[in-house]
Amino acid sequence: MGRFSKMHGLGNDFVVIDARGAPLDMTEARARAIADRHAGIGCDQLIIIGEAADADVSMQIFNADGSEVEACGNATRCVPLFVGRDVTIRTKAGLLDARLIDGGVSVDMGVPRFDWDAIPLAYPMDTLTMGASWEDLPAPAAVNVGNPHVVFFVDDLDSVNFDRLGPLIEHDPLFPARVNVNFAQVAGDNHIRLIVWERGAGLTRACGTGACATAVAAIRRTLMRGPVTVTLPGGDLLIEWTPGGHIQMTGPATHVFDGEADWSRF
Ligand SMILES: N[C@@H](CCC[C@H](N)C(=O)O)C(=O)O
Repeated sequence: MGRFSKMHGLGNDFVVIDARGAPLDMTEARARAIADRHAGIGCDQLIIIGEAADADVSMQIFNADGSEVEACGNATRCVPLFVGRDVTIRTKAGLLDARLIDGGVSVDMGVPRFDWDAIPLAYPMDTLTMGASWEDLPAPAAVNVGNPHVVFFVDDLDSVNFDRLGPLIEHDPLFPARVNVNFAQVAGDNHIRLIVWERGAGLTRACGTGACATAVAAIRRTLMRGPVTVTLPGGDLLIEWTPGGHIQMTGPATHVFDGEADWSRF
């Protein structure tokens, strides 16, 4: 039997497994089975905490469709809560620093990348105002914050058909690694409303890396100066960034319950 914790960041939920001292061989099929909300435990992302040579812990991230990915902002905020102290975390996207603060967790999410091949895109293109469109959505920005994001700034978020446009854009051949799709509306000074269609997970209650990518895109487009409050369906995140610098993400993390499961059944 293996132990796990159910956790979430603003309703973006995780099964978190402690594999320190007992490495777990995770396959795409097994991750998908654990994440299944009907036949498994159910989550948006499966998180495996392991040992690291150059950090306090390592973090592996699997989307609900079983794909292993580089970054997850909301899960990163859960790690210090899971471990019980401030931690450095080795991820596929780099080394992250997560600190417990009053009422939540603050994470240095590293430096965003904007080169077309770092997103990655299939061919060269300006990533601040992309020369690409899908139906009546305005030209998006593309940002890599460890994982790939495309950001649309729309006038009326409530009129967007997320269920149709999200998967269409996620799987567009312009994005060879697929993409997380952010639909954003400027809601006031340094305030954005955001809905995210996540690569490999679909619509979620919140996406931490999506909030980072969207705030960075808004600042690059001089729509605001920041710090930026990003309001997602699950609640608010505070994103701080100045051009050339690291992104700081601050928000809540929640432990729901601990459980046990027989991983060989999945
Ligand atoms: N929920 C996450 C992002 C998880 C990974 C993403 N779906 C991807 O495929 O890159 C977050 O809070 O950042």
